[in-house]
Amino acid sequence: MTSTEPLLRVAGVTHRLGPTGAPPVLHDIDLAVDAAELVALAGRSGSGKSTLCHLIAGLGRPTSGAVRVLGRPADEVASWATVALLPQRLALVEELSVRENVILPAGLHASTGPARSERRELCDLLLDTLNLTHLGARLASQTSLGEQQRTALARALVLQPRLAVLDEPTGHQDDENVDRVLAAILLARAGGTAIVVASHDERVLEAANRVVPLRDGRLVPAG
Ligand SMILES: Nc1ncnc2c1ncn2[C@@H]1O[C@H](COP(=O)(O)OP(=O)(O)OP(=O)(O)O)[C@@H](O)[C@H]1O
Repeated sequence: MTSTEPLLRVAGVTHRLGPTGAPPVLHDIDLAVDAAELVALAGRSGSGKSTLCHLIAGLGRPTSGAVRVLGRPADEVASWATVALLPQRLALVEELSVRENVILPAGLHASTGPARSERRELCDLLLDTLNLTHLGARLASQTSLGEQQRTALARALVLQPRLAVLDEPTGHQDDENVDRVLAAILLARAGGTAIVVASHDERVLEAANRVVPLRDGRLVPAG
């Protein structure tokens, strides 16, 4: 990576989903994000926010164009300490407790990210910030959808990733818990994590240092 290369660069990305010949769901997207930025992807349902989140998190490679994180193709970045995702479908391990789910990435990526004691401290801080401490020992499957979403958010942030991609992190939260989710996001940002967040939520958009609007899979030009 050159010194001028941003943490995340999305360059000329066009992406197709579904049957061959279907129109693209993303058209010629360019986006650069630097360390500790908080960038919100805004737009109506179906505008392409989740698809862009998935490509940034490396869940696939764009049909054309490139997504690069730290100068490497995003789909080759295997470590959650580099890029972590909060997906809309939360993908918690139901047989594990809330705390075990949050700390899970630490076991999977033992050699990267913060030291073990720091991870435990950060796990506890995230559980506290997200009002999950009292649920730490409970099976994830025996918690509410909002609690599960906050658990998945803590899991995404526990390794202090260089980049966290958060898809609708307040989608299942009431007002009080929106505050908690924002507090966790700002805590991660203060630790140097860059955040890309897809959201309809005005409070999330207000907290962002940049809002990137999408319409029908295209970036809406500023002004
Ligand atoms: N597997 C798929 N096959 C074909 N088209 C898809 C598929 N998944 C999503 N799409 C289409 O791609 C477009 C973008 O969807 P996407 O989920 O990225 O939008 P979004 O902005 O995240 O929406 P929401 O706010 O409802 O989550 C939509 O038109 C959607 O119907």
